[in-house]
Amino acid sequence: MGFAQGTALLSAERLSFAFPQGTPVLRDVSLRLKGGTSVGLLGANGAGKTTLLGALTGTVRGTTGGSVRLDVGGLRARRAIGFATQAIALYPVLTVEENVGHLARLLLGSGEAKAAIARTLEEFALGPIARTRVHHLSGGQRRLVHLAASFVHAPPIRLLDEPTVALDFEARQLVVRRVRAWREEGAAVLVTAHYPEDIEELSTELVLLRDGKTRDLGELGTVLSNQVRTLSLRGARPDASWELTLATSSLEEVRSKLGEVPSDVHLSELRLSGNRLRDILLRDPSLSAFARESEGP
Ligand SMILES: Nc1ncnc2c1ncn2[C@@H]1O[C@H](COP(=O)(O)OP(=O)(O)OP(=O)(O)O)[C@@H](O)[C@H]1O
Repeated sequence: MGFAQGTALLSAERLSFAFPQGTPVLRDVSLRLKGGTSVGLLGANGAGKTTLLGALTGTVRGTTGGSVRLDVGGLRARRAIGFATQAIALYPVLTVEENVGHLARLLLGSGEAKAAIARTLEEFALGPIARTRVHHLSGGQRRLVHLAASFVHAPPIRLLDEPTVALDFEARQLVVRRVRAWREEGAAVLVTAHYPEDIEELSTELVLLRDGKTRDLGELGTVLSNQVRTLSLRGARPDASWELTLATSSLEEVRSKLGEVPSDVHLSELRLSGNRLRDILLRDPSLSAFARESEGP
């Protein structure tokens, strides 16, 4: 892609935004999208994630403050940024190939378009439906075509607003693989999603949007390693279940934590009292609990 990994391709400084006659949605947003990384944007419903993507691309109308800077070797914004909006934008009466081709010709010109169309159809596994009109496709297929068309010009900056909506497992995995490949090619990615599992699979760094401000939470791995593991013991009796939280999964800690369970619920006594131990489950840390805490009131 020609940009050094880790270089900020897009930098927003103290970005603010208010809809006409509306209350401010963004107050003080600072954000860096670096080549080779993928930022997962977390935030509750209505926090302003879609508005932020609109403000970064200049596609929402309202009052904007602060600055958005691109560092993409002089590429114009429409070549440099691909934005897969939350709302699907396709021509229903045109085929998949015609939709992808239309954008390719607009953004690249007819010289480069042919190769870009072929590459995009292949990357998104759209060959079998290339000649199908969009109005004959399922919701998930339309989402995939929308994503493919949005990035047909191979832009170095890629914004994805809820890209996994309506996708089945296979299509979702395809999107996860594509985002990883883009990162490896040096693109800077920003993605919003409602499910922490999606953010976990699609991002390398996390940013939280709350009260109109962004908070850089750092690398996904670091955020996760700071989360606790949970050890659940479930007995056959409904009143015989316990949850312990662990900072690590080391056996030593499990042993010492088990010592904290009151003696009347020790494993040996469970068996003695005829209460079979149904399962012992060690859950790895996940973003779910963290997201619930971060997005809470
Ligand atoms: N066109 C508009 N005019 C006025 N207010 C709007 C408009 N679009 C969105 N808003 C308001 O701006 C706020 C942020 O909305 P936005 O859609 O950016 O949130 P979001 O974080 O993307 O939410 P979700 O997770 O539900 O998609 C909300 O309070 C919403 O009601």
